[in-house]
Amino acid sequence: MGKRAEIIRNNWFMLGYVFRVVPRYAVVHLFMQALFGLFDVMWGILLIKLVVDAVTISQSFTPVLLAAGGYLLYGSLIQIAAGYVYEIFAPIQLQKLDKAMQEELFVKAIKMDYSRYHNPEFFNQFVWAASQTEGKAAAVLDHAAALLKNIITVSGILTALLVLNPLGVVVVLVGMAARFIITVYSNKVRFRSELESKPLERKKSYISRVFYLPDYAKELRTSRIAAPLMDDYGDANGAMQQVVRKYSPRIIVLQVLNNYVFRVLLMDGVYFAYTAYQVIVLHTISYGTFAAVTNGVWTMGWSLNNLIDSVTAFQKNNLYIRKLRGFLEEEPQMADSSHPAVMPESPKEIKLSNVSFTYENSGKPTLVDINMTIRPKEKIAIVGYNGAGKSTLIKLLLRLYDVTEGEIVYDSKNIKAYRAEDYRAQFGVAFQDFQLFAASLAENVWMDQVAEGDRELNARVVQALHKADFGERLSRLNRGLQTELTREFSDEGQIFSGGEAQKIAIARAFVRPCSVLILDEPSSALDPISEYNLNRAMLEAAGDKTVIFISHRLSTTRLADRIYMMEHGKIIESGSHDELMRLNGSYAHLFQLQAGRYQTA
Ligand SMILES: Nc1ncnc2c1ncn2[C@@H]1O[C@H](COP(=O)(O)OP(=O)(O)OP(=O)(O)O)[C@@H](O)[C@H]1O
Repeated sequence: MGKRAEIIRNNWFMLGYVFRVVPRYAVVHLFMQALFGLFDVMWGILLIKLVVDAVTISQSFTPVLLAAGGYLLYGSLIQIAAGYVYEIFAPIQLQKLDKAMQEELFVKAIKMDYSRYHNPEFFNQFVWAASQTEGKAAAVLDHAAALLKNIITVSGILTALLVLNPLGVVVVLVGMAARFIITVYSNKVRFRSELESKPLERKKSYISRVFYLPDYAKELRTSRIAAPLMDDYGDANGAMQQVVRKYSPRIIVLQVLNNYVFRVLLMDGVYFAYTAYQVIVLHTISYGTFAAVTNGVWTMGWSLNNLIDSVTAFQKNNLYIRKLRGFLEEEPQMADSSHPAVMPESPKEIKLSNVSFTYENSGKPTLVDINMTIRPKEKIAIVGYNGAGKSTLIKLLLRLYDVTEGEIVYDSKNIKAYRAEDYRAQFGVAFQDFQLFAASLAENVWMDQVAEGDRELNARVVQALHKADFGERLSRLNRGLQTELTREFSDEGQIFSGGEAQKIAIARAFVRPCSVLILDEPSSALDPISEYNLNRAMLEAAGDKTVIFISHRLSTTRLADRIYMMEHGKIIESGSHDELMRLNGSYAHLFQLQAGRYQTA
């Protein structure tokens, strides 16, 4: 598809979206701008001619009075209407538009394959565009409205000039064509300059973020990392100055040609002198026509600028809309089967047969030939060194990724046979890298809306928090379950310690009825004794659920029915704690190392 066709198609797509969501606003906005365009033509040319001719030729006051009255009436009505449309009607409609678009994108984002978020190209291209949509659809309508207004003004003035002073039209058309070509070329130059500055801007923006975001504040204060970062900032800044030096001379020349040579000199100067000559020496046009056409050409000067601006704006919109559509048109690879299997209600066997997995963009498999059978209600521990593949295994179990080879079977069916949503609902999960959200404590545990008056649900949340050893802390919170988390929206938002936050995340795993509990290093922020107590409490609380937990602290793994020891993406040992100790392999070695540390501590 040609570039121009793509620009039109993409802007049309966005305009269509606006018309679907806020049709009344779209029509009213276009109509208002058309009225403004007409206003410029009628009063910028016709009124002037009428008045000046009335004064200099007919010497009649009536046309002047009529023109002034008409001007006042049209002007006042259009301003009152604009006040209502743009101050009252538009803000509400624009909110509606934003909400519709964001909701569509939120739903799409959740359905998007999890793996896509770890593909940097996809993330930069599409996810970023989708997260920046605010106001973008409205902007396309604004540009369309501006285009309509300026087309009306320019074509109206051209028609008037053609009738009043056809020779002058030649001058104007030459000027317009030249200015149009120059603008298109200078846009290209600007685009190249932007393209070269973009990576530098990204680098600068990253470094600024590092200095202001709380996530980096500790390291910045306790290390000398600021020095190389500031150096990098300086380098990026220097490189941006080079870009400016490289492109500015060309841009200045083009601007002089555009604004001075073709606009001031040709369209304003030469044309002005020529029409003055027509009126004073040749007497071929009236004073009224002189005033009207010179003013018309002047009005056309800035209308043309606006017209070119709106064409440029459509080009810019296109870059953005292309990415947005890329995001919207992305189909999840993990599509649900059209005849999904029915999910069993009680815990069932999970079996991994010859499972291997390689991350996209990674040449090496992270998991190799994993075989595992987890019987209902078993308590399973997965242990191993950093990077062994434990969390990846959990992600496969949750079907955040699909296996590259082999299969995972739940209740004798490949997990792909179930609807992903139903399948994942079987699991209560506490992630290693959990997030707390800017919502109430209750909502952070239930992970959905919780009405303050819903006593049953609130009681369940309290029970889950108790199971996660958060009960005592809860009793010290003034607003209890209604406590707002994070300072994102409220200065009174509660900040919890790492361990406390982790307990809230653990409570999530307990709060819903589910068959399998997955706890990925659920207590890494806790001291070893609290961790042991918490794990014991958790295993007891888990009751008749299957439990799979990852832990680096081997004291807790004694409680498991079976332990899998992983290394470099493979299971190297499996069995109960006693069996593995008797085996005297890697697990036993690791266990003794840790036990020794606690004894000497
Ligand atoms: N999204 C990803 N893309 C590419 N490689 C990844 C991705 N996530 C993890 N890896 C790689 O996979 C390997 C296993 O990571 P994983 O997080 O599963 O290990 P782990 O055993 O849970 O480690 P830890 O104990 O440190 O949490 C690591 O080498 C890691 O770099």
